[in-house]
Amino acid sequence: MQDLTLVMAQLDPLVGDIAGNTAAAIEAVREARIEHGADVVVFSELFLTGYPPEDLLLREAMASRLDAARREMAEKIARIAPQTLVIVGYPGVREGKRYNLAGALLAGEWLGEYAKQALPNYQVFDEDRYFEPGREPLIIEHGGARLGILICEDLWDGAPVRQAAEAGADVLITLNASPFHLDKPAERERLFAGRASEVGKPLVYVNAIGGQDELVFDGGSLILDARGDVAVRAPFWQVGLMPVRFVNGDGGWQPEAGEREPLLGAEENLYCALVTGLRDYVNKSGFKGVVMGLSGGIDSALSLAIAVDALGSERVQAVMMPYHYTAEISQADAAEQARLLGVSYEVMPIAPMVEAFTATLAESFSGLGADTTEENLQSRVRGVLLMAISNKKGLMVQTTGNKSEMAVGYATLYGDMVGGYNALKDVYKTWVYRLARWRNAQEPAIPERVITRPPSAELAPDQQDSDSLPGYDVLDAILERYIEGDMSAEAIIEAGYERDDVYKVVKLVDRNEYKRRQAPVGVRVTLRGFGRDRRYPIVNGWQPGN
Ligand SMILES: Nc1ncnc2c1ncn2[C@@H]1O[C@H](COP(=O)(O)OP(=O)(O)OC[C@H]2O[C@@H]([n+]3cccc(C(=O)O)c3)[C@H](O)[C@@H]2O)[C@@H](O)[C@H]1O
Ligand SMILES: Nc1ncnc2c1ncn2[C@@H]1O[C@H](COP(=O)(O)OP(=O)(O)OP(=O)(O)O)[C@@H](O)[C@H]1O
Ligand SMILES: NC(=O)CC[C@H](N)C(=O)O
Repeated sequence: MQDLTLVMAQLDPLVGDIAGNTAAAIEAVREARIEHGADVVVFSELFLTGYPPEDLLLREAMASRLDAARREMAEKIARIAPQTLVIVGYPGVREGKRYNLAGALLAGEWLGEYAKQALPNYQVFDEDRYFEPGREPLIIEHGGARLGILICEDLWDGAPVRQAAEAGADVLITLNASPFHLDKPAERERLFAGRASEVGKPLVYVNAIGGQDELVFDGGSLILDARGDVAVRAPFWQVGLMPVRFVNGDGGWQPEAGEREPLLGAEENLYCALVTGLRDYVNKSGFKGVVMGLSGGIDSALSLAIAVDALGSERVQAVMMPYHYTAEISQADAAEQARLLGVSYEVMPIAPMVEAFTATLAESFSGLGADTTEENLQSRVRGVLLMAISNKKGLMVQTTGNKSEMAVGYATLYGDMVGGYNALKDVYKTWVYRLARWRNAQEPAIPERVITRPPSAELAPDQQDSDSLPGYDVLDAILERYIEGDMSAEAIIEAGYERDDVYKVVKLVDRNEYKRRQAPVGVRVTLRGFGRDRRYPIVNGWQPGN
């Protein structure tokens, strides 16, 4: 009976670092051969450049760097694993056209290249901008098995899957860079089960891991049998090499059932996405750590827990910057959380700076009453202090504005929006509470009172967020329908929401596009994050309604 050991390389390439990714690929093949006796090693989509390489693809040096990388792989792998077939993703210009490729390498020879046929060009994907679609299937025979190679969207599209099966594939091998959003893991499995069972072939699905700007890849690589049942599910949010044995029996080539890591619950999955996104942004950008304002409120409290889980407490600095409106309990809770998580904690009162600004502006503002100008000054002073700490200590400023606030512009430009990365950017306020409770249930990280007290920006006496906006349950429900659901204001009203609330909220969303364009990037975790996923004009005369 024939058998074949296939290793799924679920790794975290660094976009643009072709030399580093190539070295990682060679090392993974060496380990896969020595530890697991790999006959085949499969990497994720565009592994040698990382995904998505965006306009790096247009750099002239891209082709020569990739040629050198492929030469190095061929030479070194021929020595360390001459019997192992390697399938790896990279871009390439062939006869004047650029393709998203998967190359098959054996014993120093590149046996063939598959060009991705279905190019995603929606949501966060832009592949039509860079690639031409391929037309042909590629079947590589190895160890008696005919392996049909496919790349990510090919699987979602379906036609290339049927084409590979018709071309005689025994096993479908897919290289993927499939970004996470909350419903994605279950959605993938439903779709892939249909594809495998439709053509009656087992399917290998290798996904990437790690954060890349606003995208985050969750791994969870899979092997499905010819009926579409999951035979192996790799861990989520962890790099690793996963071996699977295929056996050629009466029913053709089939995978042996192995480890099936559980699908994660929504809170855990989301929390892992935020931790991974922040950790990779900070580490891949070379920061020593992060600094952030800790207010005693829920957003900065959850952000601090995420930062500590991502980087370790020794790489996180929290700063409490009290002003006249900062409650005693805010200061006590901030200090308590810093102690609980073991982070460096400083208190920097901002009154002297706010007063200096106010005095300088006094003449210019004479006769004008107090308004948000004064509130924003507090927020901006805090931003200046955090950026000074960032400059001096090499720590990136982590911002904390959640999706509900970013949607309605409830944040100060050059104030609390100052910073490099925002883990909560795509997390609605109602989810901030859910995540805080979930995190505390694992191990206490946030003082209970921070979760139970009513939210306030503490920029004016006795201020509460609910003074100017509908409660967060209603606000988030409207936002979700408007942003993710693309519903009109009238349709949201028909769905049962107050006309005044709906119009207030959608007008704020439309009016604050300018703020979001200047906001730090953050992890995308919903079907429609602010960023490349939602592109609205800043200057526009569209009237909400239908
Ligand atoms: N279309 C446009 N394109 C470019 N720039 C535009 C613009 N419209 C206004 N601007 C500029 O933006 C300024 C207004 O923005 P900005 O200075 O930020 O100020 P603004 O949005 O007026 O005020 C900030 C709001 O956020 C709330 N806040 C602040 C801080 C924290 C929290 C919280 O709870 O987390 C809430 C605060 O209570 C207030 O309602 C204008 O003065 C103008 O300079
Ligand atoms: N007294 C403070 N000390 C330190 N940082 C502060 C303080 N007040 C506000 N900040 C920073 O500005 C961010 C926005 O704060 P603000 O309290 O205005 O709004 P929020 O959305 O309710 O946030 P939070 O729930 O963290 O308080 C905070 O998350 C924090 O990073
Ligand atoms: N890289 C890709 O082709 C990804 C597209 C695919 N639909 C996904 O999100 O998984």
